[in-house]
Amino acid sequence: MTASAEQATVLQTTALQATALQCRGISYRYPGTTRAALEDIDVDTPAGSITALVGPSGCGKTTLLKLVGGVLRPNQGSIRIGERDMTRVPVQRRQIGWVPQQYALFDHLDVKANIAFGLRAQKRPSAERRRRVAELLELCQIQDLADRSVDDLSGGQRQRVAIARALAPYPQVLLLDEPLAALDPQLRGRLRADLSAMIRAAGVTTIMVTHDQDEALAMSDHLVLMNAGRIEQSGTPEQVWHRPGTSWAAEFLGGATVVAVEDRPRAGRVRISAGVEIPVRDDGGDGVAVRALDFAAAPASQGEVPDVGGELALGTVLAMEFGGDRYRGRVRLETGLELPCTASEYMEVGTQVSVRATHHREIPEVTL
Ligand SMILES: Nc1ncnc2c1ncn2[C@@H]1O[C@H](COP(=O)(O)OP(=O)(O)OP(=O)(O)O)[C@@H](O)[C@H]1O
Repeated sequence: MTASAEQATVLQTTALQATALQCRGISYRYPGTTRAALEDIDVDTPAGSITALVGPSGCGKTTLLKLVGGVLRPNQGSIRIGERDMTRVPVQRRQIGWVPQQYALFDHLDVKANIAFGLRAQKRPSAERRRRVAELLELCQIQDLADRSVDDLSGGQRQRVAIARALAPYPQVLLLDEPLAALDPQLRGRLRADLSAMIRAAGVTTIMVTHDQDEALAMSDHLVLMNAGRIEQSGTPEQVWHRPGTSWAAEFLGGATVVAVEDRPRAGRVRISAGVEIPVRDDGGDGVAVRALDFAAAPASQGEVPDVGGELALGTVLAMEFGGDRYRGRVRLETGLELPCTASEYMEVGTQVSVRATHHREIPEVTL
């Protein structure tokens, strides 16, 4: 049986009644500070979905997690889990599963006892505890670690135990604070899919904080982009990526470059510089959010003659680095406009290049 088929089988026996989470008009200021850490936050997470909170350091992600978890109380606004208003309900009565950044496992207990910890606190009978621990060992694919001391585990194994421990007491909401940050980059990539499979099999509404945009895009159903204590934009990862609502959102998520529109020669096309016309969504705005894959640069000496008003423009390489499948860089066009680009070969800074729009997608428009 495959891992996901096994997890689906476990789900049939452990399925929780997933509940939605709703934050309305949440504001919070830390005592003794003058600026609010969060202002007027609305978040809706459908039952059983994964929501990722992303944004620059200090934007309020952890504060929001703590408010949902009940560690802090909002100055304004409400938090509902399912039908219940939880705004004033203390942390121990919220039925929240919390996985902190470093997992905080109990080193003096073995894996089984770590997983059973919350069930003991709930005073569940021992037969039920044993059954639930067995379910979680299976769900998280750690049956062979059951009797091991948590001291002996690898980072990836510790992470699975932490998830199992958080899920064991039937939480209504699972909160993950940088769930993969403690692991090395290769392991993170592999565990990402496993982690979302575990969460989805458990059917629990989940909010995770992450600095890793790839992780947020890959794992979440709903992405909340935060900026300076407010929500800049939210939606599915595809919506936020393909249709950034603001210049800031475009630049933060995936590092788009926002450039001004010079002219609109016809519907679905804008000119951003002499010789550079690009396909756009026509959704309004005086700027466009371009990414490296929207432009291809090649050495000008390869015989492509710039055709001003057509498809090519001349420029100079400002930066170039290897990005795996392609080189990625920046060029300055003769008009002075700087654009990100890809290239199929390495070119030194200062190389004269011709730049072509790749036309592979409709580029989103934003307000400058
Ligand atoms: N205990 C505290 N007392 C006072 N101010 C705090 C406290 N904790 C956080 N802050 C402030 O609240 C704001 C939001 O902090 P928070 O930790 O929620 O941000 P974050 O987005 O999680 O950042 P990071 O990504 O760096 O963890 C910041 O301006 C921070 O300095």
